[in-house]
Amino acid sequence: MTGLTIERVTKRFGEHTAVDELSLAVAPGEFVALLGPSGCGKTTMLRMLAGFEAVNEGTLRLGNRTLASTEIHVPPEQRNMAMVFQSYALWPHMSVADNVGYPVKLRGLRGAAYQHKVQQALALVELEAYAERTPQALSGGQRQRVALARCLVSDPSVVLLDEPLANLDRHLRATMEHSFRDFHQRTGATLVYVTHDQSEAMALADKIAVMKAGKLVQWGAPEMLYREPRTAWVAGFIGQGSQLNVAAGRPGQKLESASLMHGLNAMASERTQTVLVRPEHIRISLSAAMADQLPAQVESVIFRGERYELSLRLPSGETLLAYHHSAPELGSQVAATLLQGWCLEPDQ
Ligand SMILES: Nc1ncnc2c1ncn2[C@@H]1O[C@H](COP(=O)(O)OP(=O)(O)OP(=O)(O)O)[C@@H](O)[C@H]1O
Repeated sequence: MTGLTIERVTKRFGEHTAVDELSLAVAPGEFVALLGPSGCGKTTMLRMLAGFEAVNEGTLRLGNRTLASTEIHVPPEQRNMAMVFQSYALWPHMSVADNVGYPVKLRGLRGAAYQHKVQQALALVELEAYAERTPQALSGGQRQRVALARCLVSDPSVVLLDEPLANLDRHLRATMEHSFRDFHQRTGATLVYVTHDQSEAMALADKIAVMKAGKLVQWGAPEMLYREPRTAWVAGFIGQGSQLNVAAGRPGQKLESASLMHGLNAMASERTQTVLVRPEHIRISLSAAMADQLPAQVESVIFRGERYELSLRLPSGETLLAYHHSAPELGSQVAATLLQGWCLEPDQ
């Protein structure tokens, strides 16, 4: 297994900078997601890793080997990487087994060695029983697993995945998330996975690179990004929560209940720090607010099965998102206790 190093990589299309001095070190065997809104440069970064695009500046390395720089461009077929596309790109006239075996057949593998490779790849995605079917006779999720098996058959060091679940319905996506995690555990391959879906990235990846306008805004484990988002923008993009102005703390600091509540009660002109409060850190009681609680008016109530999601209006005019086990009446007053908050950097 080999690690992947991206060092100050820039890609321009004419005047437009699609990827802007991006640096990342992906450890061998790590499952990494490139996450960001549409147009932030995720696919362009993936295509540079695959070798379909040249870099304008910076360096890409696989282990000690330089794959791309201003002077070097190793062609895609010599990078020992495989890419899985959103569209699967399977051949409709070939059987599942022939689709999977195609890359190694191209390299001249035949006979028992060929059969063994194909069987092994199909076993990794649990599709041995479907070897003789054509792709049309498979579900969307099964087709995506064929595409995965086809990329694994050539033992790549790195597997690149471009929104591989985008064409699947919600239920199938959830099933496929398990397949991807399984697949990663069984193969130990280094995976780079592009998605604009934060919940998918959180469910799958060991580490997430959050991108905005071609730049890396934060890089870390899903739990870390959720608990300690760096900027207001990352906090808004990952998970749910409310951003409130308080007179306490500084960016990168966690506020405990007492200082958070104190800071929220200060004068508006002093409340200059933006704080993220996650809904699971709010307790709601349906009685009048005590001194250490915030009075709030219920503006909306949504039933989410396991709980109700409340949108509350604070005296400051700010909105607070909270969960509760029962549904308070619309327009009623409740009392909110904020258990903790996380201080954010403003966006540039
Ligand atoms: N071949 C190209 N020529 C010109 N501009 C391009 C080219 N490829 C991408 N771009 C531009 O670069 C920017 C980044 O595109 P990219 O496809 O990498 O974004 P993305 O984050 O993958 O978006 P999406 O989630 O919508 O696929 C966009 O503004 C896009 O229009």
